[in-house]
Formats: sequence, structure tokens, C-alpha cells
Amino acid sequence: MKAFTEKEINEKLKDFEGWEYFENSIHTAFEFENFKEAFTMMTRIAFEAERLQHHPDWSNVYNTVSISLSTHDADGVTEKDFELAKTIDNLMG
Ligand SMILES: C[C@H](O)[C@H](O)[C@H]1CNC2=NC(N)=NC(=O)C2=N1
Repeated sequence: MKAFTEKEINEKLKDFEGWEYFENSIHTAFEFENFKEAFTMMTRIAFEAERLQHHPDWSNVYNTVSISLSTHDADGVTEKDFELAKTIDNLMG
């Protein structure tokens, strides 16, 4: 899959809230009530990532989850990243 240009990425990100593009990935972060809530959402995202066969680069510190999406095979951001970003936003409600 072909990686989008920076211009294309920023255009597509206008349809997203709380995501930004830098360092060849799109990024967001979420804060939860506590660790259990954060990890529960990570588990839900993990199932969707498996379904899509597209996986986040992410980290968790106590009640925060930081997520970066890129397509490693394409060395950039592709439609698959926006598909996963949309899926994550839908899970978050
Ligand atoms: C074979 C399998 O579909 C590939 O290795 C997938 C798995 N998940 C992936 N996730 C991400 N973020 N980038 C990839 O290039 C990628 N490749």
C-alpha cells in the first residue's frame, strides 16, 4: 500500500479529532480513570488490530495510552492507519 504525502495526511486528519502527524506517523493519546480502564481499552483495540491485521505502536503509563500509527511495510502513513485510527475513535465513543 502506498504511503500518503504529508499534505495528504494533514488533509485527511481534518476529519479526525486529537490526532496529529509528525515523525512519519499519526499520533494520539488517551487518559482514563485508572490503569484497569486504560488496559481494558488496549485489549479492545488489540482485538480490532488483529481483525484488521494492522497494529499500533503504543505505550501505556498508568492511566494513559499513547498511540502512534504507521505502516511499517510502506515506511509511512497509509489508508490502513486511518482505518485503524477511525476504529480506535469509534471504540472510544
Ligand atoms: C503479514 C502482516 O499482515 C503484516 O506483517 C502486517 C501486520 N501488522 C502491521 N502493522 C503495521 N502497523 N504495519 C505493518 O506494516 C504491518 N504489517
